[in-house]
Amino acid sequence: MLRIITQQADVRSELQRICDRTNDEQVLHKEATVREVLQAVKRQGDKAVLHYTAEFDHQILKPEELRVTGSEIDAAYQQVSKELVEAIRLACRQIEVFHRQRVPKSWIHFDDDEVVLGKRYTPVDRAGIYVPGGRAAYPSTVLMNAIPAQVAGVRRIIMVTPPGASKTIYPAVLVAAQEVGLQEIYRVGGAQAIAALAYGTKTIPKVDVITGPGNIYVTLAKKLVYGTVGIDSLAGPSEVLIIADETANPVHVAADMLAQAEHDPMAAAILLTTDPALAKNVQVAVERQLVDHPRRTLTEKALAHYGLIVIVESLQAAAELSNEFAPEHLELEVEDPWEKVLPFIRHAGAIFLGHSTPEAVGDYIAGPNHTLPTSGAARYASPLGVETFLKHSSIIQYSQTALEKVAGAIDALAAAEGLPSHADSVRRRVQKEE
Ligand SMILES: NC(=O)c1ccc[n+]([C@@H]2O[C@H](COP(=O)([O-])OP(=O)(O)OC[C@H]3O[C@@H](n4cnc5c(N)ncnc54)[C@H](O)[C@@H]3O)[C@@H](O)[C@H]2O)c1
Ligand SMILES: N[C@H](CO)Cc1c[nH]c[nH+]1
Ligand SMILES: [Zn+2]
Repeated sequence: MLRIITQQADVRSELQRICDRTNDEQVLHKEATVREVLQAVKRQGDKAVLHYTAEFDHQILKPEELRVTGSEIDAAYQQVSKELVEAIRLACRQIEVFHRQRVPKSWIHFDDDEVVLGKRYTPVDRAGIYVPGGRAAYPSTVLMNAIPAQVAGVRRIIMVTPPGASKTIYPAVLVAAQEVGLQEIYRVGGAQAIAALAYGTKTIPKVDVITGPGNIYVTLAKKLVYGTVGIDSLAGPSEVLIIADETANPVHVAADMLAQAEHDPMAAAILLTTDPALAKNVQVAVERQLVDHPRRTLTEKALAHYGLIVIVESLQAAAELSNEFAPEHLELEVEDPWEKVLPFIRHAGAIFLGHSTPEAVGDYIAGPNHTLPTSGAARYASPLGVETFLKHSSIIQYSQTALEKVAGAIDALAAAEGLPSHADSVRRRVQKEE
């Protein structure tokens, strides 16, 4: 049963425990496994990829089976409904429209002093996108990762996703990939997929940036390869934090908590409410909705470990606790969320306002990205976006006159740093020849 506690001293430590669940001691042995996988793939390439695919995904593949073929993609269309294809197309349009808004643009500034300064944005050459597939199919994640990469202008996008029974990939995932025009898809998941993208193998190309969500193994692997490649953020096991007052519908709040808990046994679902009656009613509604739930065992496990209802003194207190947690998804199920809560929120991956904005609308259709920082990473990280696939170079040009004006300052700074050649490189340009 989902626990209810009242706001008191240990609420903070309990929320901290849930927030830190991907860093706790039990996770350390998983990190050891992930390090081993990364090292093995780095040294042995495809051989290690196939070995760990057999061990963790229970699929025996030959190297030539790693790449998904065009005929498999064609066959996938026969296995999905027309409604799903239409839904994927609608999602594509909405995601593209959102991600085309305010794409970072290069700029150049010409100063009076004949100084030219600017920023020049360029996309990475190759992006690797991870589409999870262990416990659910994620066609929506294909779109959420591929579309911003395409808008950024990435030339080569390599998708990886784990093989399921009989080596197959979920048809919906393949259809989504085809709808956005992805050409290179490999059936590999978990840490071995991240390693292959980070280091490259004979079959799977090395990329410059790896994006996409995943379970604890995927997330730890992304954390460990950061530096060898870029990553989006630590988009690990899902979480939702709901701030609700007496105007919230307990059945809806319960459904939204289950919608995140059903992702993963490490998913988190938290309700902070000012209304004790709502707390009790949500607890009861969760129990009821779990009765016939097809993913009951997994969802109950998540709620037992990382589910919590807290009765808080005020909405402002709820906002403070939420800021400390920095949730992936924050729902404001309150009257007038724009006035009463939003101004106090500082850290959250995505914020859903009002009673008719369930988090699932953001997962699939609204347009903003659903690949979001988890486990407190929203304190410093942002949702996946076009900028994830872009980097910028600074542009600097000085005229002779402009260089002469700053030569003295450079001289002083270089002397302070004990770097004479720095000073010299300027002095030689500005000194008048005798
Ligand atoms: N934060 C976000 O933006 C976001 C978005 C969507 C989904 N998610 C999360 O993505 C995750 C998807 O997880 P999933 O499990 O369904 O798929 P997944 O593809 O992330 O993980 C499956 C892979 O994990 C590896 N694995 C499983 N057990 C292992 C073990 N014991 N040792 C080593 N490797 C092992 C396997 O190789 C397998 O291919 C969920 O946690 C979900 O909450 C997060
Ligand atoms: N809620 C997930 C992010 O934590 C995204 C998702 C995809 N499909 C369903 N949900
Ligand atoms: Zn979801």
